[in-house]
Amino acid sequence: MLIYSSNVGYPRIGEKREWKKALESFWNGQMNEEQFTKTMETIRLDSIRKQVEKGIDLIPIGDFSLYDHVLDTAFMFGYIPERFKQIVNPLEQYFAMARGTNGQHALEMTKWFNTNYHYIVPEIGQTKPKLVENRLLQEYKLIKETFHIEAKPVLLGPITFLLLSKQYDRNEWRKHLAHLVPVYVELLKQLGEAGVSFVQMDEPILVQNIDDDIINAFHHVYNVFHRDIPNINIILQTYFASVSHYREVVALPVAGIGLDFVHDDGENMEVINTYGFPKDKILVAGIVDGRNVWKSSLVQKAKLLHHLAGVSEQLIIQPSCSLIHVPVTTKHEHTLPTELASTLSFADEKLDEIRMLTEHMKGNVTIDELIKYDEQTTVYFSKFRQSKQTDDITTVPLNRTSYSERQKAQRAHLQLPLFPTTTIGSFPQTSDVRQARMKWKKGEWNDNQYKSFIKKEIAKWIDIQEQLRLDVLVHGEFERTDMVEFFGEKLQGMACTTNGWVQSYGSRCVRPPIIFGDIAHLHPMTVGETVYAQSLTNKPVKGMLTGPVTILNWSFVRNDISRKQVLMQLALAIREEVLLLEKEGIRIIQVDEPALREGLPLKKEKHASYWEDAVIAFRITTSSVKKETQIHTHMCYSQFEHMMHVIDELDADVISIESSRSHGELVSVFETYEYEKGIGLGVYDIHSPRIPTKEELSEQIERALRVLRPEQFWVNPDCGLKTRKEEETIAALQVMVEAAREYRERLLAYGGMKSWK
Ligand SMILES: Nc1nc2c(c(=O)[nH]1)N[C@@H](CNc1ccc(C(=O)N[C@@H](CCC(=O)N[C@@H](CCC(=O)N[C@@H](CCC(=O)O)C(=O)O)C(=O)O)C(=O)O)cc1)CN2
Ligand code: MET
Ligand SMILES: [Zn+2]
Repeated sequence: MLIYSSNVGYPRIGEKREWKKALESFWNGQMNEEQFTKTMETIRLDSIRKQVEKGIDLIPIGDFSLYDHVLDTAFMFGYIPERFKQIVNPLEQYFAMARGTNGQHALEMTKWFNTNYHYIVPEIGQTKPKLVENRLLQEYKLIKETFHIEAKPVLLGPITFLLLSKQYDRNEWRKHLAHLVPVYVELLKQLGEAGVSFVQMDEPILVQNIDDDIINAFHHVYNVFHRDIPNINIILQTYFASVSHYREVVALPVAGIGLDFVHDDGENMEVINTYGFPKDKILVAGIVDGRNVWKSSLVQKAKLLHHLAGVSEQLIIQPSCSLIHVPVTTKHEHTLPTELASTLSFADEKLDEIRMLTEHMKGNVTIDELIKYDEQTTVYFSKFRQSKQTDDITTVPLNRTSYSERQKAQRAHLQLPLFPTTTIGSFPQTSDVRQARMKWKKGEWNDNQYKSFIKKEIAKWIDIQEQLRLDVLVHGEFERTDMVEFFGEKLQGMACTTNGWVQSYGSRCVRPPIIFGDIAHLHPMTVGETVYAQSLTNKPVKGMLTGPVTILNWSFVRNDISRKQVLMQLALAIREEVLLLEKEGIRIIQVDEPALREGLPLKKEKHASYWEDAVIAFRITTSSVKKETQIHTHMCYSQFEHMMHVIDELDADVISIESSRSHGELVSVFETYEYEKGIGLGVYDIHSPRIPTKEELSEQIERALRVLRPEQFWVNPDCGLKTRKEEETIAALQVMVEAAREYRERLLAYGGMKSWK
């Protein structure tokens, strides 16, 4: 029996975010290219060394990236959009594509399947791909020289790559594929000649609902690979859900099939039990959860592996997906309660679990040792995992009075002008703000010092907003590190790490909180800052909360009760905060749900029940307020075509959505969907430092007004402004308010709005 341990991908960011710091220093000009390249190589080699020391047999290479692995793939095959062609320095060109420059807009960025990781969307255009540089080959050789090991190159497969790309006619995708396949062959041939034995080809598109055309393409492409590069063992890797078209996929002429046995809802095992697994192939079993942070039950995992060992003679044991979705190591966590800390397993600890399970399967680790490992964890789990299900959601209202009633009441109550202007919530998190927080966390500042600093920031920005003549103001979220982490710190049943960083996009990272026990609202979380801000102005200040679905999707969640149960607990807790804000006189409350779409299951059959739970959770959170109280919600990065009914069912009075980068598409959504409630279509992109011109903004407004009624339309940026600089923010908002006011006046002069008053 063949048994190997393996890894799918390792975090790039370094134990203490050395990677992020190097990138930002390089971009700021504090580090030159040579220093930068050297630092990055050290980080890369350190992570390989760690995996070597942990005794992993198949260590991935090519998973490391200076920004994103999809961008790397595009870059390696020469998919360089025309606008970047005149940049001669490759590194500069690479970062220009990722981040844009003064003159050239960046490539689009979007969510990687159902994760909070964002990839760069390649632009195919008319490019004929070529192998610009075989980075994998260089890396393979370097690793072989340095560590005397045979590493496993990882490549994004051609079919997933093309289907995730844009700017080509989907009807012609097979033509583009035909161009790409020989380039992959060339790359793989070079690897084969250098002695590479295993290559991991990631084709996660195989877990989505795919049509026959795509399945046929898989047959074609992998047959070509088999014919032209017979000496390389290709592992066809899937993750995040069960593989669709199981029988066709396992029949492909590859050496191994990588399946996710954690996030598959048991479906991969089911099809294996029904249809068997081909005798001549390696079963590459993803069994340790690559997307959550709990220690595995090794006994259960071993049981699963023994079962699989009866199905296939050749077994590779690995995490369920790349470990970029979990933090690097638990070893720098010193502030978590011991009981909790003892149940956690981040990337490094997961590799230890993989090694132990592999040794067990080889007969070198006894079941008793696994039992011992599990028993320790169980003891700790028992300290915080009793679920008391005290709250009954059936008594909570899910419906408000009709929208037209609410609309009338809110108009009287709020007295807002036509095209009200507002922002999404956060204002710049300057290094002053972050440093103040650091001083407070380190104990250099006491609570009062920090609180009065935050108050000063709030007052400053209320003043700025008044001067800008915005209509609905916000307090600015200066007290928050992150919109989810902030609530994680305050709710019962959640804990925050000090160093549990995970890459979100580029150099930006988040520390997802850990939901370990029953959630409860302990004390007011946002009332102080919001009420203070409201005390400084007569204009309405919008309360700002993160919604239950987003807290769930952007946290690591306990797995002893269902996600739905956790979701409802969160909904009840945030509902309490909504009611507190209302009681304190806050007239508008925004409940952000930017992760609503991203949490959608990858299989269509599962959409309806996800949407149902999400809508109920949002309604639990927001339906208990008076009709005068205006509920807002916000979403970003979404494709709304197939979810307008959901947005409608949330029943928020006003929704703000990102749209400046995809305006045409959104407008067409509203051409076919009759939406009656308030809506703010983001009029400028907040990811760029560029100040928009009034003409651009007017154009955005005008386009939106072709499909929306003036009295439902709000004017706001695409998303929060926390990553922008102060000057940029003020300048951009000034243009935005002017554009809105101009439109307002024009419309009123035209006399079209009499009925509205
Ligand atoms: N959870 C989540 N997911 C999300 C989003 C989101 O807002 N939250 N938005 C989208 C992604 N957008 C994002 C936008 C910005 C950042 C971001 O700015 N992250 C910061 C970290 C934010 C943070 O928590 N900062 C800490 C500071 C931690 C720190 O770096 N401290 C420094 C010192 C402070 C300094 O001088 O900067 C240190 O320890 O060395 C704080 O505010 O307190 C970063 O990577 O830099 C992340 C995601 C989608 N997914
Ligand atoms: C990722 S959505 C962000 C919403 C939040 N209120 C902010 O402005 O930052
Ligand atoms: Zn947003």
